[in-house]
Amino acid sequence: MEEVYRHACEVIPGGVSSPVRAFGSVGGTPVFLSAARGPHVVDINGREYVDLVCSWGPALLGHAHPEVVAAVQEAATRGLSFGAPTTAEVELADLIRGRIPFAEKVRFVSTGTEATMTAIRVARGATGRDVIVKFAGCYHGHSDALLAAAGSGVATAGLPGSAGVTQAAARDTIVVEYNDAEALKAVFAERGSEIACVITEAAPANMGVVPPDPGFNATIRRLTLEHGALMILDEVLTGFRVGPAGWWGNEASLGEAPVTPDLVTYGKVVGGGLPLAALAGPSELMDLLAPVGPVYQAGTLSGNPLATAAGIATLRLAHNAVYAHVDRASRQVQDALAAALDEVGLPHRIQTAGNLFSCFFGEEAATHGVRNYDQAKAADGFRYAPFFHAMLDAGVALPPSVFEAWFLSAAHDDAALNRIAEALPAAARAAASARP
Ligand SMILES: Cc1ncc(COP(=O)(O)O)c(C=O)c1O
Ligand SMILES: NCC(=O)CCC(=O)O
Repeated sequence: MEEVYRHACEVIPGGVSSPVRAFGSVGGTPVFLSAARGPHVVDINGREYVDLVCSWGPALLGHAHPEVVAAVQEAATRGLSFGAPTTAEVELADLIRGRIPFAEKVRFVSTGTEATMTAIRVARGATGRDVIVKFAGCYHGHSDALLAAAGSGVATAGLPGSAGVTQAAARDTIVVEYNDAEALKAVFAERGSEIACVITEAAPANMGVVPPDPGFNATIRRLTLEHGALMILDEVLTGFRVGPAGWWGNEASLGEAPVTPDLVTYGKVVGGGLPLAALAGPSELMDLLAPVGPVYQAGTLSGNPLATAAGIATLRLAHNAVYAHVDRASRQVQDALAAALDEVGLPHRIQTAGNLFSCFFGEEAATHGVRNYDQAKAADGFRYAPFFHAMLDAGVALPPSVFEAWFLSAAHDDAALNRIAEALPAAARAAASARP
């Protein structure tokens, strides 16, 4: 593995196509994979791991679900890319609309980054305003406007933002502490007439999992409406993963009225493992997009036929029973994790957003929980590296960062869950004996 990695680093910066794949915060050599099936990934030496990354979300059904693979193979026999509209795009848009009633129109792009970037352009086009508001620790992809105080790999690397973002772009982005309704009110009181939109992760999972306080999304909705700004709900991670209608749908089942945003973004699960993402919303806003309206967005591979085939097959297979299984599997792993950490007396807090969860170590997190990015960074993150490597040694692949969520799938069966449970006690001991 070291040799392959060394060569990779000679020809690819850091040896990786995305920084979150590097083992920057956990140390060691990234594992190069050659295959993935069901709950497992297989490395280039043929070693199999139970996978809790699930391609960072898409693999809701497990890796390489036979029916999804068959749909992609069938589509491939008819051509890889047309650069022309297809009925499959219409079918996928209808499937999304069937789950998300306010998604009257859907525009397909290739990445979550493009979906949020375009949603912001629509918000600016709709309001004629420049300023956007995002929350510290939320990650919305890597477009310039959204890299300030971003979660995910930016958080893992401990960066405030990214070099190469112009001062003008940074100036137009206001960052507010997550779950801080008063701070958001203050920003609107001061600059409300300049604000085009507030973008928020429906339930943040890129600073570890930090769910919204009850009513926080509703506060965003109320303030944006009062000030003529748009609310963009980023469900790239949560959409079609935490429930059939994403976090938006789950809030209803949590006993809260779902907060309906102006625009919503999807990615990951909606493309079933191929590059596909979407933005959606009421026709009035979506028709601002070219060719109907003045807001430009395009893409050689937007709505690619292989990706739409994977998305259609995935959404058709993602029945309630799939979500019930993933929820159950997630709870089982959380319980085993808590038991292993309790056994070694390590204070911790497991936080959830539906079936997504992550674990914060330390007394402060255990006692008070983690409600924002500052608190996430203040937790005992140094315990994660030895924990991660103990799990990897035992054949369980976790995300290589304490700031990422753990992902289960419908393919995580008892055998896979047992392997995770068996690996946890040694990992908990490693975490307990870690020193900062
Ligand atoms: C909430 C959220 N939004 C946007 C993105 C960006 O998506 P992509 O990596 O497909 O560009 C991600 C993850 O990467 C995400 O978790
Ligand atoms: N939760 C963060 C991601 O999913 C990002 C994946 C990537 O950029 O490779």
